[in-house]
Amino acid sequence: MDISGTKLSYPESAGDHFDRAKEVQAFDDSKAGVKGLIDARVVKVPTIFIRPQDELFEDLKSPPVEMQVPIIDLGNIGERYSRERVVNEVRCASEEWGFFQVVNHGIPLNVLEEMIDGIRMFHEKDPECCAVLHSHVRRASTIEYIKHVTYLGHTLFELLSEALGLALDHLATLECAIGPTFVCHYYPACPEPELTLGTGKHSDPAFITVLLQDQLGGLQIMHKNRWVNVKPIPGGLVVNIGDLLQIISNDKFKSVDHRVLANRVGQRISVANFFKGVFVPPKVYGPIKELISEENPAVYRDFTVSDYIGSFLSKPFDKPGLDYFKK
Ligand SMILES: O=C(O)CCC(=O)C(=O)O
Ligand SMILES: [Fe+2]
Repeated sequence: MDISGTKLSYPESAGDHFDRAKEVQAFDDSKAGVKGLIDARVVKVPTIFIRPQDELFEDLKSPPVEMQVPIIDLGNIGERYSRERVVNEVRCASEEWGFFQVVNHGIPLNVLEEMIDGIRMFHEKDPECCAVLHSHVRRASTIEYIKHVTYLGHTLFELLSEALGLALDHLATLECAIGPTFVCHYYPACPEPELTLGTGKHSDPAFITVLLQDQLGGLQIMHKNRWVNVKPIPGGLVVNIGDLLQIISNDKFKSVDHRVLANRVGQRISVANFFKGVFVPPKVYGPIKELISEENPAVYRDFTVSDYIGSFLSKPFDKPGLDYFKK
C-alpha cells in the first residue's frame, strides 16, 4: 500500500486549485487509508481532512464537560430485584443519554484483549506476519469474540424490550439482533490532532451498537448540546442506541451524535459491532404498535433496513438520517 504517488494538497499550498472531490477520490483510490499517510511519514494534515474554521472555533469555545455516561452493571440480572434495577437504568440511559457502558457483561477480559491485540498486530506488522495472524489461533479468538458479543446483543435486546414496557422477547421477534456487522477501526497517531477528527460527527444506522475500545479514549457524545468524553473502563463495553431503534421506539430512545477525536499520543483501536436487523429478504420495520396511540402518534414511516442504509450512505455523513424517515 503506497500513498506516495497520491497528490494531496496542504493548507499552505492548496490555493485556488484545490479540488476536494478529486483529492478525496485519489485518496480513496490509494486504498492506503490514513495509516498510509503515517507510513509515508507525512507530518501535516492534508487539506481534505482539515475541519472548517467555524467548527474548530465552536470546540474552542465549549470544551468537553467532565461527566461520565451511565455505567450499568449487568452482573446478577437473573435475580428479580437487580433485573428491575438494571431495566430501569437501561431505560433512563436510553432516554436521556442514548449511550451507556456495561460492566460484568459476561465476556471474559482476555477475549476482549485478544481482539484488540489482533487488530493492532494486523495493522502494525508486515504482511508476512499478517498471514500468521490469520492462522487458526487468531481466527479462533475472533470467533470466540463474535460468539460472545452476539450473545450479549441478545441480552441487551431483552433488557431494552423490558425498558420499553414490552415483552422480554419483543425485539427478538422483530429480529433486531440478526446479523451484527463488525467494523474494526484503527486510528493512527496524528501529527496535528487539533485540526482534524478521527471520525466525524454522526449517529449510527443500526438498532444498537456495542463498542469495544482500547484504553486511549477519544470517543465523545453529544449530551445536552455539549460534547462529553466517554472515558474507557477496563473490561467495559460502550452501548448506544442507533437510528433504527429510535424509529421503532417512536423517539422514546435516542440515537445520539458522536465522534472520535484524533490524538498525537498513539494509535487507537476500536471494534464497533452494529446490530442492524434483517436485510434479506426485506423486512418492513416501523414504530412499534404497542408504543403508539392517539396521543402519541407514529413519528416515522415504515422502512426496510436496506432503504435506511441506502439513504444514510447517500446523505452527508454529519446530517441526521432520521429526518428522511419522518412522516
Ligand atoms: O471508534 C469509535 O469509538 C466509534 C466509531 C463509531 O462511532 C462508528 O463506527 O460508528
Ligand atoms: Fe458511530
